[in-house]
Amino acid sequence: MRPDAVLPARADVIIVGGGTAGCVLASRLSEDPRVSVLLVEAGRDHLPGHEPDDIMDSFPRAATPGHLWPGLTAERRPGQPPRPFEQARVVGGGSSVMGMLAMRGLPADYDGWAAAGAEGWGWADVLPYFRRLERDLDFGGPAHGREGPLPVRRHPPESWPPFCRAVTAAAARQGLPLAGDLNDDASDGIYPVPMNNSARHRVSAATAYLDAAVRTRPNLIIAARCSVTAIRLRERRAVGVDVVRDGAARAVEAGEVILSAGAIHSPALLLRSGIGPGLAIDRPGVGADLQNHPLLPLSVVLRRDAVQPPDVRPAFQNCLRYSSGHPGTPAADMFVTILNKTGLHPLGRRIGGLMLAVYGSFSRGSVSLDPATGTPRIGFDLLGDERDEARLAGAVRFAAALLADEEVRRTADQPFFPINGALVQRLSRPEPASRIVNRLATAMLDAPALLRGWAVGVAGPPLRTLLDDEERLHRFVRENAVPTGHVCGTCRMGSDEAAVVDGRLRVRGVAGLRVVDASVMPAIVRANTNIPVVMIAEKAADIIKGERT
Ligand SMILES: Cc1cc2nc3c(=O)[nH]c(=O)nc-3n(C[C@H](O)[C@H](O)[C@H](O)COP(=O)(O)OP(=O)(O)OC[C@H]3O[C@@H](n4cnc5c(N)ncnc54)[C@H](O)[C@@H]3O)c2cc1C
Repeated sequence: MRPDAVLPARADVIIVGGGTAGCVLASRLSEDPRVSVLLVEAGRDHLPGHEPDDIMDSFPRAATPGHLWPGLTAERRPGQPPRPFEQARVVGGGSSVMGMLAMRGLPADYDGWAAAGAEGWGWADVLPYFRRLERDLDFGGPAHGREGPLPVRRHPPESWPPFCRAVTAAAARQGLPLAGDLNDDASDGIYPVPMNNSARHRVSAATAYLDAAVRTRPNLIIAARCSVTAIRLRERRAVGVDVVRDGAARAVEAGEVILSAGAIHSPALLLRSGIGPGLAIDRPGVGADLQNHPLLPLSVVLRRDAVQPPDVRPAFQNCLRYSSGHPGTPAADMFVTILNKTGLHPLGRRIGGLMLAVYGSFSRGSVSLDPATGTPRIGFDLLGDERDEARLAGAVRFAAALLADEEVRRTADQPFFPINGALVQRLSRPEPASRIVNRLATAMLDAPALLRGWAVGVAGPPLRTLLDDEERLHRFVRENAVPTGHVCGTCRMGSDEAAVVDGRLRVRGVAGLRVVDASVMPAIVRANTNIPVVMIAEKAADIIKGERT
């Protein structure tokens, strides 16, 4: 199959967006040779075996302009200037650029979905699909799958590098023991990070679900570099899509249209097609309820003998889940990724860190359309819910206690917040000038304490400067929390009036139209969102196939 296949005049099913969900759906729905499937993706396609090195690397370095939506920005908090926001534009979508953490979330997340009106999406309903999608290389038993397209593997604790090991020991002293299977244990503790890759290579939804054999199916067309501009509606039925490729517009008819354009672009497409609050088809929930995990990266300078061995490429080895205990919040609501390296360059090997995040977050923002350009306008209102702000500020104190542990201090010191983004980016660029600055900065890490402290201070404020003043800490957290790529909730599933799709993922009030991607999540899960989206698409494929028989 050619990446830039010719667009047909009609398909039984048109899937808009070849990201995580789109790849899964295209693969599963085209298993039935009687059904013609057209997968339309705005970004590039890469044939199996011809994917670029940056996408395939097991150290995530693909979130670069060539694989992202150009010009996309988001307002983190009301009043802050919009800043660039990363969303994938390439076949595989987020799964081609993401960090590769492979988490399911907790049973209570999905039971919460069902209780909120997402009928058929409780834990017992979704577990079979989590099993179906994976090939867990470490754990078996009733919780796990052994035959699925996506490998899930972990680095065993014996192989963890020094900083990761020291934080593990410190956490144990604080009552957070070493545990095993993050995907089948809801307790607080330190876990090996489940990863969605092989030792050297990423496994995206594209490589796993659209392999060479699937691509030979005559009933599947993958049309890359094609942007869908609107859904064609006849009365209250979706009958096709308008597509633009290389500036030329085309209409393609469909028996059914499935939006899998992600939590930013799926609501934007509905709004552009006249489906949304106060529009021709009035659906108040379209673009509302945008959720995400607020995150605050904290860096440390690793001692020379604590760097990660050069032959261990991935950055993610272990992680920590704990319960904040803040009033009105669920258990296991906080997540900390422990990094023994932050880049492939010399400086990145000497800087480790703790990525502090609220995973049981409550704040909600929205996606609307910019009236001037028609492009998505994203407002997160990160930490808008005071419980999120309080818990992220609490995470800073929690991290300070871990980093003060004697054993941790023997591996790393000088904790600081790397908020000087321009500098951090400059130090990571591959050009010769940046490489020289990078080497100089690395040399500074072994300079006398005063000079070293100064060098670190250029990158961002030291942790200790925030601990004496609670108000200052909160202000800092408010101003510097960043959104992750875990956007969801903007075409929420449910049974109430504001819900956009029902439990079968059909857009309420429009025939022949579904949304299947991260936007249908009724509430964000306590996990990175890629594997939950694969689960959603696997289950959706079963629902759709069931309707055809
Ligand atoms: C930088 C980054 C790091 C992440 N790290 C992790 C991680 O480590 N672990 C994890 O579990 N999750 C991670 N995520 C989140 C995860 O990638 C997403 O939850 C998941 O990919 C969402 O899948 P989706 O199908 O909803 O949307 P996407 O995968 O974003 O797919 C949407 C697709 O639709 C296409 N599209 C959009 N509009 C149109 C249009 N009009 N016409 C045609 N095509 C269109 C896009 O180009 C894109 O390919 C990360 C995300 C990002 C951005």
